[in-house]
Amino acid sequence: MLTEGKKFIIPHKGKIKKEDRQKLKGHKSAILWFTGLSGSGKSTLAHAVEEKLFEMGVHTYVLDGDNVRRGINKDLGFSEEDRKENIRRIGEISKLFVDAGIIVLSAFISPYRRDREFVRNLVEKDEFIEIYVKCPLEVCETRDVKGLYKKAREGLIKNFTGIDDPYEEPENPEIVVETDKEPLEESVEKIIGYLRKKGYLENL
Ligand SMILES: Nc1ncnc2c1ncn2[C@@H]1O[C@H](COP(=O)(O)OS(=O)(=O)O)[C@@H](OP(=O)(O)O)[C@H]1O
Ligand SMILES: Nc1ncnc2c1ncn2[C@@H]1O[C@H](COP(=O)(O)OP(=O)(O)O)[C@@H](O)[C@H]1O
Repeated sequence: MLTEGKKFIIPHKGKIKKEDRQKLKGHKSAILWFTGLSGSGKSTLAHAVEEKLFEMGVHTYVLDGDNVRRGINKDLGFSEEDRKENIRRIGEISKLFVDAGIIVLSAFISPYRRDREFVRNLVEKDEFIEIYVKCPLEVCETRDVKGLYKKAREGLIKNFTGIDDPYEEPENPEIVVETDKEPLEESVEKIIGYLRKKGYLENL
């Protein structure tokens, strides 16, 4: 059995540690976890923050539906179980990025609180920064970037988050951005400001 084999997996302790990689890069590594409804602005914001960090010399990577759901998670759909497995795998991948010394920006609806908490608990306390990309359903639906809300309303897509599937709002996110109220640049500055204030970028 696959699980039985686990007891014979003995990790090799390499000499180079996460802290060494962070020192080489001149900044800490962490997960910036963007959660929110479809169309709330997760991808737009994650890429805008990445651009800003990149200009500052920070080593970054964006994980989102485009590079995860078409690849490693292409076997998963949108049932509660599949979403849980989607987030679990993304959490584990994000953790590897942190170990590599990178600031990883993970942008997924991640509608269930317990799945987000699972990822939070995979890494050290200050390595998980939850960013609630807050935007009313009506606004997301009006934006309808991919035309999926229309399809969901017509019943062509089932279990669509916000329509006939739940979204559990974060209770204590580190950062909240309100994309229907503030311009993109303001949300970007809020996130960069948080990273500066908390010392993630102190050696740059
Ligand atoms: N049923 C259903 N519910 C929600 N979203 C759906 C669904 N079917 C397809 N899509 C498209 O898939 C994107 C969400 O994928 P995620 O991996 O972020 O979802 S989850 O975290 O596992 O809930 C989401 O992309 P974003 O708009 O970027 O959020 C949608 O375009
Ligand atoms: N302040 C803002 N922040 C982010 N996106 C915004 C903002 N205002 C308007 N938008 C628009 O909202 C849409 C969000 O789409 P997207 O980033 O794909 O959302 P998500 O990844 O959450 O599905 C984009 O068309 C973007 O231009």
